[in-house]
Amino acid sequence: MHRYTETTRRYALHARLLWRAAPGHSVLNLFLVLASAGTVTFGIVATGHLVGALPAAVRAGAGSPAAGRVWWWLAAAAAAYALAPLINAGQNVVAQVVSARYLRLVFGMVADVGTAPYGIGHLEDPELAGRLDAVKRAMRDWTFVSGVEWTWGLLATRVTGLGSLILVATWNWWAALLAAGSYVLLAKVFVAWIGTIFDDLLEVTGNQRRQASYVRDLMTGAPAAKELRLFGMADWLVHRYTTAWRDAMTVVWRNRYHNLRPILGACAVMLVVNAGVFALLARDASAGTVSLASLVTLVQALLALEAFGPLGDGQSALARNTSATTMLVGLRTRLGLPDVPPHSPGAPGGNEPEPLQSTRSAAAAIDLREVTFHYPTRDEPTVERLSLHVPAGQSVAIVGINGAGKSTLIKLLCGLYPPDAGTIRIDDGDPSADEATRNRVAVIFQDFVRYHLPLRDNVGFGAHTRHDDEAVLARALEDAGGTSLLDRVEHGWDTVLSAEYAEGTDLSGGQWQRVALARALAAVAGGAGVLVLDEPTAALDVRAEAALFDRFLEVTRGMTTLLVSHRLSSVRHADRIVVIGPTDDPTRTGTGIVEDGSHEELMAAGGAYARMFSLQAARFAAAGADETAGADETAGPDETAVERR
Ligand SMILES: Nc1ncnc2c1ncn2[C@@H]1O[C@H](COP(=O)(O)OP(=O)(O)OP(=O)(O)O)[C@@H](O)[C@H]1O
Repeated sequence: MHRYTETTRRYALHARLLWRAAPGHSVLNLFLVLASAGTVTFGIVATGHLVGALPAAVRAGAGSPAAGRVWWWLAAAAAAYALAPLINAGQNVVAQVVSARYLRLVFGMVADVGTAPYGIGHLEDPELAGRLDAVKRAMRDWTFVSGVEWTWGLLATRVTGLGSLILVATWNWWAALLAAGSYVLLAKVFVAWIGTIFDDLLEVTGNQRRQASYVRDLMTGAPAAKELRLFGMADWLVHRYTTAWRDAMTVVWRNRYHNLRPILGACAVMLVVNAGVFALLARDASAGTVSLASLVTLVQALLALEAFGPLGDGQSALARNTSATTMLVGLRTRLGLPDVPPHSPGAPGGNEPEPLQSTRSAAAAIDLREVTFHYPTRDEPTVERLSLHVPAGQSVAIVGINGAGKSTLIKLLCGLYPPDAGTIRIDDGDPSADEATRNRVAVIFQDFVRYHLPLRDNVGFGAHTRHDDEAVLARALEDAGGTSLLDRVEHGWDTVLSAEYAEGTDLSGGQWQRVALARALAAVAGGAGVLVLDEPTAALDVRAEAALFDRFLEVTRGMTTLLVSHRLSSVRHADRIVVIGPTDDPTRTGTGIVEDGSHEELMAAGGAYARMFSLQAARFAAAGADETAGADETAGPDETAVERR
């Protein structure tokens, strides 16, 4: 029963989406649907009258009033049958407009799920990510848009069926209701069955199918092509793909056959009822209570009641579409977004991008108090009761072993995750709750994005409102040590940084890092008061990284800066070095602050930092390099990083 009310709920949602996407065109199409249905029903009636008038016309001969009636009905039927395709054509044109706007609306709704919540925790929730991926895949399938276009055809068919129902009811109302009801029953059972299949495809198998697709993409894409050949992985991947796909589809196949019984039952009911109704009509016709004209009309009308039944591909496409939109709306409500956006796309107040506000660019203070955080997929906290105050204008290096939580700390600082306990403040603002505060922090992460967009955007994205100010961008690129890059790319700021585009170009790892650094520096002009580099310099050699960090500290003097690196020599010139990791406190499992001070202070203290710094310097010296560089880029990060005190 729930399944049948669910179908009604889905159609109601579909109607709301159409209305929100294109209200005017939807009304126009509804009008055309009614006109089309009226024309077809009139065609049936006119044909019936035409056949009914023929015997009298034959008897009375040409030129008689009876023959005149035949001509009249012939003209009426012809007009109806000629008009119907014209109306349908018009309706198809309008349907295209509605579909285009509908797609725009729904794609916007999907984008909201990804971007509207500022934090990124929801995108890392495997269950939610699996569903979102399933919705995106469903929307890319051609049936999604054809489901929208079919809406009007299906509606027209149903309304035409209504006309036929009225015609049959003029002969025998209960027979009409019985016949139509048997088709309705079949349609309901069919839609529920097909809806379950599509839900299974989306929900039950979302993650498994995602895995199968991932393996398929590995086999066919460029990124894994080298390893795939070198390690001879092809056969293994084919096997993995087929088993993952089969496992994913088993649920669907099982449900498909198990749920067939109600459909067979509904088919049997429909056949028996229709046989009975036709028998009744035959009895009335032979008894003379139904004229020849009425018989012709009623037979056509009874056959046309099929319009209330399952409507093939169109109905399947619509079921698939509504299954995906229902899941999408479920995701939106789960994230606290309105189920359907309050405005049509492009309408005033609709989802036009809001201009980002330029804010102060003075250095900001950072204050973390007793911050505890654990990832939803983990039981233990990653950061526990960590307190850190960074006064405005100070440069701080955050160092620690692999997995100590350095990046997590930075993500908390940007508000990408809200802490479980404690407070994080940038000046007085909470970055997880306040957009203006978030705009005060500019970060370049280890895995920064290489945008396949012009150089201008790659740098300018950091600068918010000053995105198009070439002087700002040029200054940022210069400060990042990337001025020569501008001379090397053929179309200057407009060069697309991807070889996949005509006249575009790719960059080396080091060049990309300078572009990313320039993006962070451009953010100062856009209002950032805290600059963070979370190891975006891994592709640079040790000297280049040290030089770049020194330069960064120089050009950002007076700004609040945080530097994260494994190479202790690279960050030695920061005002202050904070070592994070597991603490000696047995009541804590998460990361806390282990050491805190300037390079000189920590070296003098002779703790973990001093030991690891000396070790790195010694290794580097042993490798024959300049000792003053003081770090070993050849050692693994675990070896070179700061150990627990
Ligand atoms: N999205 C996530 N979901 C679950 N656990 C995570 C997630 N991101 C990081 N972790 C875990 O949290 C811990 C801290 O990770 P984090 O990336 O902050 O460390 P890090 O100090 O920056 O490491 P590295 O020096 O290797 O970059 C690690 O144990 C890591 O496996």
